Amino acid sequence: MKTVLVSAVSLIDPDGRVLLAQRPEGKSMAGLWEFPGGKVEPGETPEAALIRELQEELGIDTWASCLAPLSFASHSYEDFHLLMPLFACRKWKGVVHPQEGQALKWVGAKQLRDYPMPPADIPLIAALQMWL
Ligand SMILES: Nc1nc2c([nH]c(=O)n2[C@@H]2O[C@H](COP(=O)(O)OP(=O)(O)OP(=O)(O)O)[C@@H](O)[C@H]2O)c(=O)[nH]1
Ligand SMILES: [Mg+2]
Repeated sequence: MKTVLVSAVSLIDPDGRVLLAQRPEGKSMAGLWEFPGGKVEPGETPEAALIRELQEELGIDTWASCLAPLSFASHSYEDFHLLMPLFACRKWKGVVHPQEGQALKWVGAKQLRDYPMPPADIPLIAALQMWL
């Protein structure tokens, strides 16, 4: 089975809330809440992929030096194996604004379990709650 590398980030605001994005209709796992990010392209570092995805999806700029390793997900879906580093980021430039019509929500640590997430993300919640 193919291992797919996806880079994801937990953006953390000054109140310690985390940004979740809802997967749009028509995509796989539509309606579930996920961390912003996406597939790492050939020749790209996970950090560079995230900087690109944050511009594309949220219209903000950040820097590799502001991305701290938090945890990772390793999960077999039906048709691929997902390997997904999760970074934490508290510093960016610009205002978060959905660029692709996706719903966004700033969520407090205790509320994270109220948002249905992809199965790969479930083990990340405890790690993130400890981190916040
Ligand atoms: N960005 C992101 N992707 C995740 C998370 N959890 C998780 O299983 N994934 C999966 O990782 C894969 C890559 O994400 P992506 O954001 O680049 O994929 P995509 O929207 O282009 O979807 P696509 O596979 O339909 O083209 C997707 O299959 C997505 O469901 C998460 O928390 N954030
Ligand atoms: Mg994406």
